[in-house]
Amino acid sequence: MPRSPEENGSSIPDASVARLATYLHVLRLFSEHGVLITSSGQLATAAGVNSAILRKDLSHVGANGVRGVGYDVRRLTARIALALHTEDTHNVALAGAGFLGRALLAHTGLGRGFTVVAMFDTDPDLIGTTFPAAGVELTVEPMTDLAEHCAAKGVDIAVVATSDAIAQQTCDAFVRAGVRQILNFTTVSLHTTSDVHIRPVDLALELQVLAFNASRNAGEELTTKPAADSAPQMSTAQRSVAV
Ligand SMILES: NC(=O)c1ccc[n+]([C@@H]2O[C@H](COP(=O)([O-])OP(=O)(O)OC[C@H]3O[C@@H](n4cnc5c(N)ncnc54)[C@H](O)[C@@H]3O)[C@@H](O)[C@H]2O)c1
Repeated sequence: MPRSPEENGSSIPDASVARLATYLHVLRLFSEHGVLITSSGQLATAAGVNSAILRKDLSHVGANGVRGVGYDVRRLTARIALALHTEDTHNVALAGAGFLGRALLAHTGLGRGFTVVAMFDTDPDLIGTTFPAAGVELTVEPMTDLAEHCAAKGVDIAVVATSDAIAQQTCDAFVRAGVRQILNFTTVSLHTTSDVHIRPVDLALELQVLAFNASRNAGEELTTKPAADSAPQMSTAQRSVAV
């Protein structure tokens, strides 16, 4: 039976998709702990977002809680899983078998429907080496065989964890091989055709956001703490000017 746009997930903004994946993770933890019903406030707090954003995100999957009661954890889990297509399995290819590539291989998709089925590198010392991946041994293949392996193994998502110098070239190889979803760990801004979806991941950027929050909070504490010489506290209006 054809799915509605809500069930299909085709109309959900990217930012909501990322948060919905977090709600799904939290809901599964709730279930494991025997929680049957949750309020939007509880779910929002556990997911680290505010309730208004959570309700807006859940509206994209057609989930409406019962006022004063909350959400049925099992039904909400099923609804989000359907919209995010988590019942589908995805075959992932990883380019770059260096430090990061190997760490990703060990952790990608654990129980979430993703399987790394191919790994590529150009280093002759790495090609032919095997690494454990979800209970199987995965052999590092040469980049020259990328298209062949991607086709044979039905790869639909690629991860670029090569050195920056060859990131674009690696991305192009995946696109030529028919892959349309690419997760980019390099610092290079990858360019490709509009039908290819690229998501950059940058830990340093995330740390910068946290560092900014830390300095801002420290600044707020300084401006809101009463001075030792018992000077009068600033009013909210004064404080907002001072910050
Ligand atoms: N996004 C982040 O937060 C984050 C964090 C750490 C590292 N990185 C980036 O991830 C990348 C990998 O980091 P690393 O520490 O694993 O480096 P690394 O040097 O250990 O590994 C890079 C690997 O890429 C391989 N390689 C080179 N050319 C290739 C090609 N044409 N095809 C396939 N593989 C090729 C190298 O042989 C090497 O094995 C770097 O670009 C680094 O800047 C990003």
